[in-house]
Amino acid sequence: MEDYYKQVLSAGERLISLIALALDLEENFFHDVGAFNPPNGFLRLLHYPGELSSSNEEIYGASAHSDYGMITLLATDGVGGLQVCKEKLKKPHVWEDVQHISGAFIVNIGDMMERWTNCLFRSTLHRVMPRGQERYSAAFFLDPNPDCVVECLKSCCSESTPPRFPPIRSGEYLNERFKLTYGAGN
Ligand SMILES: O=C(O)CCC(=O)C(=O)O
Ligand SMILES: [Fe+2]
Repeated sequence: MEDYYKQVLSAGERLISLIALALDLEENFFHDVGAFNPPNGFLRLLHYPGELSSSNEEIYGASAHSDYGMITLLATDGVGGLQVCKEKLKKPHVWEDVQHISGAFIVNIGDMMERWTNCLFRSTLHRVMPRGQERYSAAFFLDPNPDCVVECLKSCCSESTPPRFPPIRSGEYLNERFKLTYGAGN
């Protein structure tokens, strides 16, 4: 597991460098603003039981949400159930199954990347629907270091598109989100 953590962290950091280049920034931009100083990765191992509830209610394996950080690298055992909504502002939500590609990660954009890019990169709204089959997944959340300030990138705002979010320290943002989700700070 320790090895997996190191490798997925390294893949995540490389992906973030590519995202920086795609945003017309220096390859090391996110390193230079302290996002990885030191890195703040969290690996969550998930098991969804196979039994379906006998009630008629729609029961979720994971209800609709977006992840909080920069990006999430998700590995699954290939059992379906993960769905994404590509236009989260449009209601009702339209959900699409995510196809499993053997040996590939599923990468979700997180909410702090959305804040950094002023919504140019939208965080991925996703959920897991039960399929009556046992399912395992490993989600690696790559969050900015708690001291890193997440503020609108210069390349993502202009006079006509001003910053939509004020600057915030990553740790403060994460605490707010955890409080809202679990009712307590960490
Ligand atoms: O198990 C999955 O495929 C997704 C898990 C997830 O979205 C999460 O833990 O945030
Ligand atoms: Fe998630």
